[in-house]
Amino acid sequence: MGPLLRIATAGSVDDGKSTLIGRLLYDSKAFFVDQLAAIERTSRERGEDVPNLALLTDGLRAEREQGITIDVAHRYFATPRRKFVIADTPGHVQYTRNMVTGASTADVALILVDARKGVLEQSRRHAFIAALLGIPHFVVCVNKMDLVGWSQERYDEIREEFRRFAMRLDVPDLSFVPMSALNGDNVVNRGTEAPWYEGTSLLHHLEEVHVASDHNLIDARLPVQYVIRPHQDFRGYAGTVSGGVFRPGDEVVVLPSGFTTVVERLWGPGGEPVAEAFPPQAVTVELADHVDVSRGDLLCRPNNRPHVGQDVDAMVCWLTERSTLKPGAKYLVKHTSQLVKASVRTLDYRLDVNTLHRDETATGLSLNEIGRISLHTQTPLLFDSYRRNRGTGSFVLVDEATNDTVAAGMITGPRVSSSNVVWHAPTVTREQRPTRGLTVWLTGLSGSGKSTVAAELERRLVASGRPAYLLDGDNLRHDLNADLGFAADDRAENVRRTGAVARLFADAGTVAIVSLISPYQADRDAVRAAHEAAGLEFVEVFVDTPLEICERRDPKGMYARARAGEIRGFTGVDDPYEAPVDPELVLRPADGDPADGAAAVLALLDR
Ligand SMILES: Nc1ncnc2c1ncn2[C@@H]1O[C@H](COP(=O)(O)OS(=O)(=O)O)[C@@H](OP(=O)(O)O)[C@H]1O
Ligand SMILES: Nc1ncnc2c1ncn2[C@@H]1O[C@H](COP(=O)(O)OP(=O)(O)O)[C@@H](O)[C@H]1O
Repeated sequence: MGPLLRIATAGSVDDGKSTLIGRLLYDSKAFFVDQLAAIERTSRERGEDVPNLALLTDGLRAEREQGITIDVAHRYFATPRRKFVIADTPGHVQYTRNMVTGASTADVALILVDARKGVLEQSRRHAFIAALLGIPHFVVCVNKMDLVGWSQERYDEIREEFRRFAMRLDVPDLSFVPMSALNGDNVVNRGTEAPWYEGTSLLHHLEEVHVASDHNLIDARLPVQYVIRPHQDFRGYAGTVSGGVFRPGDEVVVLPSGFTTVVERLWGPGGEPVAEAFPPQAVTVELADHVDVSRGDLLCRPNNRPHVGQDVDAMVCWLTERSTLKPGAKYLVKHTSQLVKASVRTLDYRLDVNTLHRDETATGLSLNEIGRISLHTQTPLLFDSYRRNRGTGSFVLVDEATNDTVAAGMITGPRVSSSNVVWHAPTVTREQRPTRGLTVWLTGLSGSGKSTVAAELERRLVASGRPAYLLDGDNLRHDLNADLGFAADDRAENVRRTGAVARLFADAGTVAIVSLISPYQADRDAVRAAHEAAGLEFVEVFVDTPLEICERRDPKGMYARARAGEIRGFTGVDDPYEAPVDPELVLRPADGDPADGAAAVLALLDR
């Protein structure tokens, strides 16, 4: 049997969530027989011929944990192929916090959409939170298909709309299933109503989802929860592995002390010796040397350590109605096995999860609101970003006075800039410099000819005595942007940083020529706005070569690899490219010489 699959559901009551869960349990015959009999009786009494499966899941259990009510019901069921646990969280709008607490360890997010209503704010909100929580697999259940006559057109429309939204989130795996939870089509059994649908039923999909590789098996991390010392001769350190693999013989370093030693033996939860331990296993480690290790310390590899620091940036979701988050307030941070005093330094913005708009004027966060903060801790935290490690990247904030859990947090990284840093006005003004700079920004698909045109442009400018410098995306990804991948937010950061460097060049009097796919309009607009705010000119050039041509050229063989499934999320293949809405110049180098492209840009600059 495969590993246990943790499922989080999202969607409002009206979308049919209870019915869907009921149907999963009912058709897979995974619940108690007396429960079934009771439901059939009640349904008959109500004159319904289809058993009302919502009765199975109604009345969610309320759990009280440190002052907050979390309505999360855990339902276990199994098929011959796999065991499942569903964290059922009420979908009502104010229940964001339930989702945050119920879904933080989930492998799969089930997002319900009513086929008649389409992708509502609610679905977007849940998808956003599920992505923020790092849930790696999304299944969008397009429910109530029977009420739209199993229209393929409607299904495709919803799929397209959702896909467009999800592209801005970091969702590694996204699937869609058209269904009728009420009638049971495509939930457990494959229905016959939609011959155009070539996929499997939801349950079959859930049985097949591959989760073993979702855990971070690269960065070895063991936060020490307990020091076990039953007698003089044994000293063990117990905790839950939150990343990587530990084996006897491995060299490890103890943080924060920095002592290096070797794993002598590993013991499983039942006290049995084990040959290796990986997430999320509980393990006790015996070390070769008698180094000083205490609760809250962390074991990792000497050449792969977490961040150590007192200033972190994090996304937080506020979980209580009894108070609001305010910059300057003090809390306890519960992070791995540590409890540390901390204060909120800044609230950078509050996020509207429906529109993804960042409100930088926000002064606080109240119940269910999400925002980005910077946090200063009294002693250093040993942390990773949440994207890299859900264990060492998450924390909760506790109100010291009431002991209430007030927020759930996801670390985005070490604090980038600090409010203690002051801006120094330049002593040499732009007017005093011998040349005027600006930024020429070439955007387009891979292989469209950006670099070729950019290189020619640089050559011509320099030959004519004008300082110019080419900032090539590929090259920058070797150092400045070496830590970034190709998820939407990494691309955004890539564009932001490159834009910042271009601004410096332009400010210094050089023509900064940028060659970057930069697929999102919003990211390019942000760079333009930053230039305008600094009084610098920004020229957006769209290198508009059709995908077919780029793919035929395939200068680096990337398209072939993307088509073969070796590269995922490749722009133009399975990742979006948003063409510029209003660029200063459009080049169609497909039908010309690269030199013509450069000449066209030069002509524009001369104007
Ligand atoms: N998933 C995915 N999507 C797009 N491109 C990918 C990807 N993986 C690697 N590459 C190679 O990286 C080059 C694009 O990097 P950029 O920094 O310009 O991209 S972006 O602006 O951040 O989108 C691009 O090179 P160019 O062909 O020079 O554009 C690709 O060869
Ligand atoms: N008119 C043209 N302008 C630019 N490149 C062209 C043109 N015609 C053919 N090419 C070829 O297309 C390829 C574009 O690759 P490159 O400039 O690296 O693209 P990008 O930087 O956009 O990924 C090069 O091999 C280039 O020689």
